[in-house]
Amino acid sequence: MQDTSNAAGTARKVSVLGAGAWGTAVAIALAHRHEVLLWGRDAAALQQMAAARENTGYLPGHPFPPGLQIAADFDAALAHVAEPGSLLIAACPVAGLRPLLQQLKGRAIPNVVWLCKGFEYETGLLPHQIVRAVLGDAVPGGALSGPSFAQEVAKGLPCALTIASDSAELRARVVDIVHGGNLRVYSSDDLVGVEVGGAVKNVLAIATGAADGLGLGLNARAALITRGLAEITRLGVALGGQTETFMGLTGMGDLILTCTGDLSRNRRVGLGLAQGKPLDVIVQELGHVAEGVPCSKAVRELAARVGVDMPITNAVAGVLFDGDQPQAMVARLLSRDPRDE
Ligand SMILES: NC(=O)C1=CN([C@@H]2O[C@H](COP(=O)(O)OP(=O)(O)OC[C@H]3O[C@@H](n4cnc5c(N)ncnc54)[C@H](O)[C@@H]3O)[C@@H](O)[C@H]2O)C=CC1
Ligand SMILES: O=C(CO)COP(=O)(O)O
Repeated sequence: MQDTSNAAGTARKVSVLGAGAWGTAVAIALAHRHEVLLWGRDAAALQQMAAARENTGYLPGHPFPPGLQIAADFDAALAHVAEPGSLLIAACPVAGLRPLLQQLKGRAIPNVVWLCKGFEYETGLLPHQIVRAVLGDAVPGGALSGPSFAQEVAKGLPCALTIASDSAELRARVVDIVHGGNLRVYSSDDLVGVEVGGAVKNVLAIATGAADGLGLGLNARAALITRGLAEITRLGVALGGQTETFMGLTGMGDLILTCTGDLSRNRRVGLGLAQGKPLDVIVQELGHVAEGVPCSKAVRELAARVGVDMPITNAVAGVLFDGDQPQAMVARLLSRDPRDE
């Protein structure tokens, strides 16, 4: 039976903006302890969810607990979190973050915690930089990240996350509300490190899925994950992240999960590439976002600008965007000059 206590033991009001797999799973998990409203951009899908008490489109098989209600509209979702002590969660993909924040601009919101993992495709910005660009510094914000497949969280299985924020008050608020039951929440002030880990692991999961799909073996998988972590760390440190963050939940933890777990959409993109499927077919069959796809290109460009060597990311972007064959990606990586580890 699920433990329904939380850190403070007090039921709070939470609104989740974004009704894909992850927003729905987080809403379900929190609704065992809090009053949760879930809003999404697709009105017809919301109506269907309210009737079925389940998100059959993005997270089938996980009925809503009584504490989870569907927001009648966007204003209702914001009004729900008007009182102090509430929490507003943005659960859209990176591509939807800027438009969602623009809808929030000028509105009375207590805070904003985002769940997306990636760099913005057009600008190469991290989510916290997008938040600052749109909302400024007035609204306390943070990234909630870590190894967390939606289906497992919706089932109530144990999961550990990290809230990264410059604001100690916001970190404490998120721990107060989210930590409890089978969810553990750790805190960090390293927004850059946490966001870079969450973004680049998706690219590495595509590479690992492709290697596994090509039958390259477990040795190759371990090498990709380990050298991938080195790649993530190099970029993250160059952008101002702290080395130890990449050894934690949002770095190594999420990298291992996503590279090895078949629930990962990014890993499944790699498996599809190895089968010779075109990217558009893979994405259509997936029916969900695979953030590593746009992120590979954004990271390739950013890494080139800041002078960081990212061979695995470059190889993935080459396959996804330049028509390189996955086998050629492997050959190119293996033919690199030997170097010190
Ligand atoms: N599914 C998971 O297990 C986890 C996902 N995440 C991250 O959470 C974010 C959302 O992922 P999911 O909910 O799983 O994706 P999903 O593909 O299941 O759902 C995406 C949702 O966002 C909406 N959407 C799609 N493109 C959009 C756009 N351009 N603008 C606004 N809305 C858009 C869709 O209508 C849908 O409601 C991603 O950044 C993902 O990396 C993080 C941790 C776990
Ligand atoms: O971020 C995730 C798990 O932590 C989900 O990964 P995928 O988007 O690859 O499914």
